[in-house]
Amino acid sequence: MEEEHTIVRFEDVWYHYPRTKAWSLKEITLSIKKGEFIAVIGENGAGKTTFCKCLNGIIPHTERGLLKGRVITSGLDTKTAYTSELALHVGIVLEDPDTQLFTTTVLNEVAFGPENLRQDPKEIRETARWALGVVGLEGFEDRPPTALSGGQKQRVAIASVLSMRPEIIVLDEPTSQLDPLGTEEVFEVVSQLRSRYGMTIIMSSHKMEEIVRFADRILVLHHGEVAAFDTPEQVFRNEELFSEVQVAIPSTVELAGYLQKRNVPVSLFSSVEEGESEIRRCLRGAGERS
Ligand SMILES: Nc1ncnc2c1ncn2[C@@H]1O[C@H](COP(=O)(O)OP(=O)(O)OP(=O)(O)O)[C@@H](O)[C@H]1O
Repeated sequence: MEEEHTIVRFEDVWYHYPRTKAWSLKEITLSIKKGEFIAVIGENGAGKTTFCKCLNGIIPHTERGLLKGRVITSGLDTKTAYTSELALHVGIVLEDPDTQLFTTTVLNEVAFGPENLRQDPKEIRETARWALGVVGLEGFEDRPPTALSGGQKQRVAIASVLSMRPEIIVLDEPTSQLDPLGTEEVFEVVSQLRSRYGMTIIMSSHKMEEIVRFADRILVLHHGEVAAFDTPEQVFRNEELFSEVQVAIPSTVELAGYLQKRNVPVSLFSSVEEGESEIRRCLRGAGERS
């Protein structure tokens, strides 16, 4: 049954880049279910980008190091499938939107992928407009991508990937160059792809406050190995893990943990608003008991 819903499977995956001997990924075995929002976290050099590159075949087809084990995405073995075939199932959005945008208008940008697949022009335009609508950029069709804000550019990059209608979207630190508003825009859009369109999202990020709000499960990488792979509640409960992997715990989560230790029956809250209503609920409970 579990097998039926699995969309990504790593089977004892090890990888090292060419001309190095150190493994950047070690012993990775895990499954991701269709429709999950997975956040990938870890300190600098933990292996997040390398993990992302394994999902659409950049590793081993473009980065030709040594890949041991198997990565299966949408039923395709990334070692044997063509990258063009993988691109139909897995779309990837990178850290810097400027490296991904290269045409003169937003519409051309989003239509570029399907045009390369030689789809019917009318269908391409419809899909491109749909994708722009999904990321909240209808009306931006004729604008040059260079004139957009960082958050808007990253949404165009997401729409370009969406226009290929993939089942899995991989985002490698897509908000690291964005201000808080741009970060919020990207997380909101990505979260809707999951909730409204059932897409599987795999996103590496250092933005803990957002991750804890949006992710279903968090994959913690440490020196290329899986240090934890669980719900935010379980992962952030493990203080020992966080002192080892040197990743900051969001302040809202820290506060929830602090209250829990003092026997205040709050559940993990991931935003200030959630925290406020949790604390109000506890205060009401305490009032009713006294
Ligand atoms: N092209 C490369 N050639 C050789 N080694 C590499 C290459 N790219 C990454 N590495 C090494 O692989 C390991 C994992 O790097 P990776 O970029 O996947 O980490 P990361 O978690 O994404 O880090 P960051 O948060 O800094 O982006 C690091 O030790 C890094 O030095």
